[in-house]
Amino acid sequence: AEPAGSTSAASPESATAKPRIIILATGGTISGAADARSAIGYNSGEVSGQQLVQGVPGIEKLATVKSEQISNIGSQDMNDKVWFSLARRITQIFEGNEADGVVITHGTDTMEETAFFLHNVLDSAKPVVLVGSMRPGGALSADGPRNLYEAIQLAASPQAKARGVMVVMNDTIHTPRWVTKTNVTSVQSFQSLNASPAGYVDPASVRFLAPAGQVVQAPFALPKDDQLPRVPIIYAHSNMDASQIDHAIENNARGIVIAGVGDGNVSKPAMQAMLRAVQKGIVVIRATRVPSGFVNRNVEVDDDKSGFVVAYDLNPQKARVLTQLLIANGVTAADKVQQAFAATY
Ligand SMILES: NC(=O)C[C@H](N)C(=O)O
Repeated sequence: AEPAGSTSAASPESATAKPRIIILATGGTISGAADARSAIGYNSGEVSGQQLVQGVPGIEKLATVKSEQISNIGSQDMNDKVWFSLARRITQIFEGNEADGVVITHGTDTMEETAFFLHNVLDSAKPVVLVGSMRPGGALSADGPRNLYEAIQLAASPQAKARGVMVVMNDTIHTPRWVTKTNVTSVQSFQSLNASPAGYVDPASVRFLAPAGQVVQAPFALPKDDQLPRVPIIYAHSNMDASQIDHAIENNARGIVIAGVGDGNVSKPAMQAMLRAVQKGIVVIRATRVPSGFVNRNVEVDDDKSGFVVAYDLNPQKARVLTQLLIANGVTAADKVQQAFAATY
């Protein structure tokens, strides 16, 4: 394990070889361009990864950077196809020693889900850094150029080894399990809820708050058919009826994640529908719509008797990804699924 602490940015003048970084561009606001519909209107995914790099002076001093376009979409359109392309290409890059680190430019709306998926399927000591922006390129105080600079600096840093997948936004380094988007527009939107961030980065330094070597990587194989099972998220609310859960049962859901109220609770009719789902062999996860804290077993609900699983600290969108990977790898028994949710890697 390497110690936590500060180091300065890569200094290519003195180094024999600069770190090699490959950017895998997927789109998002960081690749957005203004649209005349309003003063803040824009469309995601209009600028290529190559153009992004060209727009940030000084990047060439940090690393030798190549860019590949995987997709060019707003991350509201992120999908399994792009996820599998990313996972396979990153594995190929590291197995073939094509680069020392990978940076993924990505929209912020679903960045935490992509980060969490990759964290669960990649297996390399080399860093993979996801980065995006809250404001598009042409905006006043655009945050993309600095975020991209810092992501490359982090991916090129020797300190980033054995830390797996990370997210960099607004000078802060986050791990996939804890990071979430907390604000619709603020540049300080991304936070590690229930935990401290992994560290900080600025154009002069990288500083981790804990030693490397604690990351457990790749507990899951990538499903061979490039498909993840259907696992909808159902959002609980007052006066909730059973219709959405019954609809999921009738439409071949393999798992259901409930974004419950409070401690993962639902109304009585919804609870009856959840029991019907368990009887049909569907994996039922109780998560919460509350942003922080964790759902515990057997509090207001008898999970042991009902065959439910609780998501603990995983928010509904990440609980969905974990449930999909478990089912795709043949793990559907409630006790085994619960064990996987209890792990905090
Ligand atoms: N800030 C952003 O990147 C938002 C955008 N809708 C996206 O996720 O692609």
